[in-house]
Amino acid sequence: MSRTRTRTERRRTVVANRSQTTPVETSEIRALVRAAGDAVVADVTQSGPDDSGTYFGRGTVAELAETVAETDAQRVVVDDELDPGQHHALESAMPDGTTVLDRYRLVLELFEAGAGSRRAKLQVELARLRYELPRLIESADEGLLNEVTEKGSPVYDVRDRIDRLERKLDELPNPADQFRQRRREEGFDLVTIAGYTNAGKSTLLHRLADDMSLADSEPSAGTNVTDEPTDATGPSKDGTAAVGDRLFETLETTTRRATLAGRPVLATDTVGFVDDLPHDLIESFSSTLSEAGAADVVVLVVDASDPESRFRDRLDVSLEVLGTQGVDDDRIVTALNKVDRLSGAERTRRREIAAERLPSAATRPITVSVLEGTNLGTVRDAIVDRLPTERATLRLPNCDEAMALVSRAYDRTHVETVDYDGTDVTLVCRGRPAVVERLRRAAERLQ
Ligand SMILES: Nc1nc2c(ncn2[C@@H]2O[C@H](COP(=O)(O)OP(=O)(O)OP(=O)(O)O)[C@@H](O)[C@H]2O)c(=O)[nH]1
Ligand SMILES: [Mg+2]
Repeated sequence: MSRTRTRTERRRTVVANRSQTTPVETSEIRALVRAAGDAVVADVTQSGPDDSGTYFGRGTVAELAETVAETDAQRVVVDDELDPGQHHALESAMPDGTTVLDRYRLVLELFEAGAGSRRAKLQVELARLRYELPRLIESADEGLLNEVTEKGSPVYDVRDRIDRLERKLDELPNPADQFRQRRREEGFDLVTIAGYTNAGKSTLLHRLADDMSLADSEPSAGTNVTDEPTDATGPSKDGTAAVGDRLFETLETTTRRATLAGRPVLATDTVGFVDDLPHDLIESFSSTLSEAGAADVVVLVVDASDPESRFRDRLDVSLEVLGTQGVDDDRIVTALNKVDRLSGAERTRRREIAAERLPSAATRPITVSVLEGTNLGTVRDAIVDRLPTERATLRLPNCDEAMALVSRAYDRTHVETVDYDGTDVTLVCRGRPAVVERLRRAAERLQ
């Protein structure tokens, strides 16, 4: 897969971007191209009006073709979504053999390379076909369009494959879902870590998790509930080990066990959001959003070292996207990360910007440096505060069955006190309401 390509084999790629404002930003698209295993050999940018036929103006198209020839590049990646006509016109204007990709197609390629499990592979194929279908219809001539209902026509075949993939995915049990369902019944709270790509989500998960990963304890848990994608042969996916910033390090959701205030928690890392991509693409592949919707608490990680306007936009978009999944602000712990890169004044400024969006004291964002371990205790406390909690006092006869129940309480809740007074045991614990209720009923049965 592309991530394992060695330096010498790297594809040479020119990135191209157009925007109304100057300077034209290419840092993110460069990072995406590098994540796909390519070397960025040049960038060509255009500010100002577009040409709808070729996306760029004529001068830029000529410059792009020249740059490709000079740098001996194999690919051009355009930082936007191209329509089929634009794609064709641009590719035709490039030296022979040059491939033109848009941002959407590049991300699909990244997902294809990262899909480890059978489920993920099917999901990414579905995402690609959904992307291709309208393009196929648009580029089809009339004769072809008349045949869309006929077996054997390209449009019919793609539709048919989409139908079949949707059905297959519906039927395919999701091991991660089943695993989580079981764990929830056993008293685990579910915490999802969400946010833009490169915000520091995986690094945070690593810091919050207990030493043992689920993969170590549950070998049969399924491909999604592991520390690494099953076919990970590339560089370490461990965010803490990464030297520079990388995008889309995490291409499958990963779940680990953590203990917060004595409560067992399952923390799930998710695929990052990225700007200018329909969220359904990422969703169809990674179920990032449904993970967030199903969680008790969502930790939203935002890169506070981004320039002010990007920071503000990303915070807004993240909260909005979570809102569409029914995750209200009071279920979210907002962590403003990478403050080690900021001066005191800049930190204050970021806090002020965030407070405009999240004014209530209960949802106040926390400035953190996951790398340096700053304020992680506050993040843990904030998560625990938001977990559904019930407190119970259980009185048990001092017998063997009662001891088994005490040990179950220790496993599944936070035990505040246990008092033995000869014939009785009194236990005070806090935990998930359903779990506490089950303990209470078990205690009653022992009376
Ligand atoms: N300076 C600084 N860098 C950090 C901090 N936290 C994470 N990073 C770096 O940011 C980069 C991205 O971190 P990840 O944890 O991989 O980010 P992610 O959100 O999981 O990214 P994706 O998986 O791509 O969505 C890595 O190089 C981390 O070392 C921090 O507190 N300060
Ligand atoms: Mg990650």
